Amino acid sequence: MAPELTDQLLSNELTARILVVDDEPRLLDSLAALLRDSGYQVTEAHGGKRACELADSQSFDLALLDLRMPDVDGFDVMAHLADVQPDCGAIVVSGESSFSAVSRALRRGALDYIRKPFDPEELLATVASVTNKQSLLKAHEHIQLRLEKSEALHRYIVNSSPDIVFMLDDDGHFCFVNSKVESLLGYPPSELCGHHFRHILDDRDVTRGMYALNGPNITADNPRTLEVRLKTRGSRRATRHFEITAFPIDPQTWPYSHATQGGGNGQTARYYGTARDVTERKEAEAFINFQAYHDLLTRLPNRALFKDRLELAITHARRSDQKLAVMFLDLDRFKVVNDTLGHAMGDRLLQAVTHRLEKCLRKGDTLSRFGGDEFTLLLPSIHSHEDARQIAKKLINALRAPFQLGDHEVFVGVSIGISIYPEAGDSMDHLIQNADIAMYHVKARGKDGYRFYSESMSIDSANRLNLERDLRLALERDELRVFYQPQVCSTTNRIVGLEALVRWQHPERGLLYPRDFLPLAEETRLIGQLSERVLDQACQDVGLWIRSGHSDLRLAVNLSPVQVEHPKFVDTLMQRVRAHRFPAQNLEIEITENVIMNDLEQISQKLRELAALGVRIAIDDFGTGYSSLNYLHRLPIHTLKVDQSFVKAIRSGDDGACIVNAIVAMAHGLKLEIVAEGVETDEQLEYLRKLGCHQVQGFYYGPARPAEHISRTLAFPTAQAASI
Ligand SMILES: Nc1nc2c(ncn2[C@@H]2O[C@@H]3COP(=O)(O)O[C@H]4[C@@H](O)[C@H](n5cnc6c(=O)[nH]c(N)nc65)O[C@@H]4COP(=O)(O)O[C@H]3[C@H]2O)c(=O)[nH]1
Repeated sequence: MAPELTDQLLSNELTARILVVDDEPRLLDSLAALLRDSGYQVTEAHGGKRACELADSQSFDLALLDLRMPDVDGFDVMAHLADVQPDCGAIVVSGESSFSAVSRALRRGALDYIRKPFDPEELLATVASVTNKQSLLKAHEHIQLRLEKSEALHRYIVNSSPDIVFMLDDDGHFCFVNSKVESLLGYPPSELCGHHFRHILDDRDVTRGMYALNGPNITADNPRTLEVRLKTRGSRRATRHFEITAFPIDPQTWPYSHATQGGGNGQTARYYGTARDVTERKEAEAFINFQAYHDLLTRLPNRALFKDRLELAITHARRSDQKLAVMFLDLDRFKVVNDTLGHAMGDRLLQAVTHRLEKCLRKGDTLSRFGGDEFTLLLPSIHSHEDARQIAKKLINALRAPFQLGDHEVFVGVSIGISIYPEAGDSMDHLIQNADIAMYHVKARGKDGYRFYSESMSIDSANRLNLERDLRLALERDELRVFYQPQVCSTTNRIVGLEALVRWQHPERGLLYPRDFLPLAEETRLIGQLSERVLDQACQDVGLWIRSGHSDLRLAVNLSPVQVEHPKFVDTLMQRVRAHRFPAQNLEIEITENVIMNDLEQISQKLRELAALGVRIAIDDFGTGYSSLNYLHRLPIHTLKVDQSFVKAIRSGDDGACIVNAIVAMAHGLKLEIVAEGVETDEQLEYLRKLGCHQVQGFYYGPARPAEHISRTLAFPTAQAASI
């Protein structure tokens, strides 16, 4: 027995409070004296009634009772004590020795029976034995209570832990699991005990989970920590993320591992641990991660993720000697929608555009929102330019149908610049930058189309700044020149028109061509001033020739989309024409189909105004852009200019030649004039002549030349091949 328990028992024995009850005063006194002398605390009750009164007001450990008493007898006192002090034991000290009296007393709860006259030693021995037994019982009850409390406390702590607490046997079967498992995953602990922990592991994490437990080096100092998904049961039917920490159970420090309580399956527990629900943290992490690499409006990868994927794709393409394409997409007319219908509509439009673009792509392609209305597209491992061309056409077509935004039907287009690895650059930045440059060239040529990057498009940023400064200076110092390329009637060899083409006489770099500076002029909006200069000069030069006898001579001028889209375009153009007293009917403006389609409504109104004033309208590069036969008969168009590429195809005899046939036939049908551009050979000229295309322009008759040269040529009635 534990030493503290013995001490407690001893003190209990010595200080036991005893109630002595007898109706005979002499006997009462001697009994009380005997017990007091032995160290007990004694209270005397003369008769049963007094004993009951004392029992109501004081506590006793033991009562020594006479049975036969006149008023209230010993049995009644015992009954009363059982009511008011159930822990108080009773020993009967009585002259009554019949079997029935003794057995009745014992049945009523008496712990022992001493017959009068008693032997003092025997009495003291009986009292000592009973009080000792009582103390033992009390101590036992006390310990039992403490154990129950302690067990309840630990159970409470384990069950109210925010984490799942578990024990597993050697094979991974649950020996114990706290009730948290039910609130978090929906399994009652009793159902899990005996089952393998794999039972609640998400299928995707089974291998990892199994290895973690069976893997080496799991010790108390080096617990196993891993994150896994656990299956939930019941209404939630989902997986949740848990961080599990498992320790081995050391039999030295916890020898009861074979007897796990509270749902244990009787197996020896070998591991214990906790599983913490980290789903919210995981979801927050996933969201932050998503946000860091995606655009929240369209849910597309953002610039950072795009660059990351492109970097990887370049490495892969380099290793496997393959091509890849980067496209830079910029929406046309998005700004108009955003400014007129508001940002909410603008956002909806971007989402709808994303949806349509995504439908054109394959699984490995990456479409990203680069910012604003700009998107980038990565096509890894393409075989040829043709693959990229097909996709670009598909994307352009996908956006062609109108978008329904509430009550509004809006049209947007897309300008696409394409750079192909490795030709257009072998680094991520170069490929993106060059696709951007190519896209800009599409914009400058009237938007809504695609172009592949070529080296001639590129001007590095230092050069760009210099060039921009030089271009401003060029305007101040009057370095721009207007050259004229004749448009000749192939049957009479007469010059019927002159196309004004700008040149820049750069003080250091010599004569520059439009491709070297026009995109920059468009970008910096210097194009407005530049065009004014060209128009002024051309009206002056050609006006002079008209007045000097070439009254039918036509002046063809190119207009940039920036000019045409300007609200005051018609007024500005006509002011300059009038300022030079240039006859409006001798002026032909050249615009591309894409410029018209950008804003069919507005542009056709402007063209109608100009046509009403006598100005002629030509469609430049016909057949290369957004050909919609529908607009041709609705607009005041006078001339179609067949693009050089189709004329070139005459020589090679490929499909382009058929296109020339079709365009010429169509122009005749619509009663439009037709000018073929880029005629260089006899063969082309002959072919066109036979087709009935009589107006031609090209190196066959000569390139664009300065005004002085044209003046001399005009002095001759007819132009000679290559002599202009
Ligand atoms: N290979 C070949 N090329 C030929 C032949 N015949 C003419 N060309 C070239 O083809 C281009 C025809 O002009 P465009 O298609 O309107 O294309 C023009 C036009 O869109 C634009 N441009 C030129 N001047 C102006 C201007 O003053 N204002 C605006 N907005 N654009 C202009 O720049 C473009 C390029 O002009 P240029 O370099 O002068 O190039 C000119 C001309 O020099 C030929 O037989 N073979």
